[in-house]
Amino acid sequence: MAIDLRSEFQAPAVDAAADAARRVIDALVRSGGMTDADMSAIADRLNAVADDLEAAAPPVADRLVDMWRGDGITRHDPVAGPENPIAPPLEYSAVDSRTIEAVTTLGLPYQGPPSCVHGGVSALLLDHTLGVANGWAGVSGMTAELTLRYHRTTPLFEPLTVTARQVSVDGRKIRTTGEITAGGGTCVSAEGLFIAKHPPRPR
Ligand SMILES: CCCCCCCCCCCCCC(=O)SCCNC(=O)CCNC(=O)[C@H](O)C(C)(C)COP(=O)(O)OP(=O)(O)OC[C@H]1O[C@@H](n2cnc3c(N)ncnc32)[C@H](O)[C@@H]1OP(=O)(O)O
Repeated sequence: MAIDLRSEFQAPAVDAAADAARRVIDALVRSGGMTDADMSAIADRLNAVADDLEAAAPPVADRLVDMWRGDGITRHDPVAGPENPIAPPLEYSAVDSRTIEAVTTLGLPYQGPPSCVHGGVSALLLDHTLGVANGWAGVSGMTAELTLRYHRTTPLFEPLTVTARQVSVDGRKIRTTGEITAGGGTCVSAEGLFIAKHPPRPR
């Protein structure tokens, strides 16, 4: 049975706001200059929303402490964080005690080559997913090396499966592999060396 790896903390209204921001980003990229919408008026409305948010937001130092509460997966990160509109977000489940996976479909904001996922976005998804696999397996660390092989282009608008597995732990050296597949074929594979080290959490 798949084990859901989402954060123990939940904030549905915050997640709904982040989802709305993702819609805005997607619609802006889709519109570009090919729209009849009044983009100056839209910029004013979006800036008004940002004004409201900034007026009510806590100091960054307080928010940093809040971001790092809990021991599990984070809610703010740029890959799986439900409250971060930059994140697709990936929703991980455990495959076994050292392996995790998530299925996601990426749209125009993540485009690199025509109709394909940007290679740097694939690297971001894999770096983070390898890191979460390490956390799930019980020994985690900082990325020291990340080697990627781009086997074929990674399609937009199709379900992608992002998988990672901790392979070995040798002293402080953690080796982890992963891949992005689409339609059963490997698009990108990754090999990571992580070093068991943890920067102090903000307090
Ligand atoms: C349930 C789920 C929970 C999920 C939890 C949340 C997960 C979140 C996931 C987030 C995921 C996001 C992930 C991110 O975004 S992590 C952010 C990106 N990474 C970094 O910023 C890392 C920056 N670098 C460093 O901090 C240090 O250089 C590190 C920590 C890597 C090592 O500096 P440190 O001073 O500590 O180590 P050492 O010098 O004593 O060396 C120790 C050993 O390691 C070997 N070595 C070192 N570097 C390299 C290298 N580059 N290649 C090959 N080997 C290397 C070295 O030779 C030595 O080996 P040996 O001589 O002993 O044989």
